[in-house]
Amino acid sequence: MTPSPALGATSEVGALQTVLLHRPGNELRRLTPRNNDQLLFDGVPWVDRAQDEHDAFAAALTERGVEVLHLDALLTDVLSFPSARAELIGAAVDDPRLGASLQRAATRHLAWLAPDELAATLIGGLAHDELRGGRGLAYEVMDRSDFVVPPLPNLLFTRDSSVWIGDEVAVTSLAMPARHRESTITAAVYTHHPWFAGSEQLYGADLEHLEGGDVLLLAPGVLAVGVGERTTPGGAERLARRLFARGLAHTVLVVPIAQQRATMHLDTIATMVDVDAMVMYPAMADSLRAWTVTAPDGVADDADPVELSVTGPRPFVEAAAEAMGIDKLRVIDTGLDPVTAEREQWDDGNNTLALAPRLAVAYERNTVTNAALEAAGIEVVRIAGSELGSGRGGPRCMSCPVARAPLPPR
Ligand SMILES: NC(=O)NCCC[C@H](N)C(=O)O
Repeated sequence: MTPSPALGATSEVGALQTVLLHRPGNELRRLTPRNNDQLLFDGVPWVDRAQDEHDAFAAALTERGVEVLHLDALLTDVLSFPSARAELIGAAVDDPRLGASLQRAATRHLAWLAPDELAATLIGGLAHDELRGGRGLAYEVMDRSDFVVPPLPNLLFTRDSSVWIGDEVAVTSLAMPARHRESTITAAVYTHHPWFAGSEQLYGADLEHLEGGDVLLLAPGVLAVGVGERTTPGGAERLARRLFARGLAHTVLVVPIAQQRATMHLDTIATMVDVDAMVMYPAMADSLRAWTVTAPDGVADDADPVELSVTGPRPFVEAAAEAMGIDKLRVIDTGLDPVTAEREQWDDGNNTLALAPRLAVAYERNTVTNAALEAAGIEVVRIAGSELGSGRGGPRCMSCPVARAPLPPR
């Protein structure tokens, strides 16, 4: 691993320098038709093919000069530190289903594992028949298909469990029970890994729900935060207060989105592809509204009783353009035919990862959206996602930018 560059990001489209990915592993092999809904997958992926697709995604990034960090490798590194081991083993067994005896047995089992085995188990889970040693009531009564430590198949979507804003990282608070433990892993990596030494944490897993897929860095100092199935208004407010207090933003647009699976995060509806352009689901482009939240002078921290200035709601594209200081936010539609648009939105056509202004990674299957992007002057790096997409996430969901170059002044 090379020495860390200046960490952080102030936009969605500044040249991507370093990104955090997670190559899917055995955690995907745990998915069955009985547990896939609870584990937030829409099917049972072919794991080898998903890994090939992910390798091609990572290669597309490295070929273009992006440094790829792998979350499981960073986790393995920190699991050689006793404090990180204790935190993560504690989080893995902190589950009211288990009871004291099984918690003790699981702790003992995990404590014996070498760092790489422990990392694999924390991510891949511990099945009923894999537990060594002691038992207890809960173990005996548990269904044989239940997990002592559930797997984390959604760790693939590194976007959601942390987000860099300016030079600080927000470890998020994930709403769905199947994903709660993911941010204990990102928190441990950012806290203990020497690569991130000195970086400040802006948010925490114990706070109001906030997921990285809902956070868009529209321009330096300007964020949009979707609130819906995952991020709560309280999470958006807490984040805004912290950003204002630390001088990391001057405006936060709070954007309500429908509380349904197809639109679980704001980045399933719209992502930035240029300094002034977004690809957006047309069925929502006109209805998306935003509350504009700004900082009165003197917000000191999130406990500060100072009222934030809140105006709106008004059309998102207008509010965004004003906050970004541009005449117009260009909107590229995911297809004018409503059925195609709905299909391509579902298949993460809007969920692009910008590598630089006018250069974005997208799933190849969304042919109409990709053609619209190219017609609008965006170069599209196409990747396969037939298996990866069964978790309902695209290139943006599968990546957490850790370092992006600042945009040149306009
Ligand atoms: N930002 C994103 O939209 N991430 C995709 C998350 C998919 C995952 N299966 C979930 O339901 O949370």
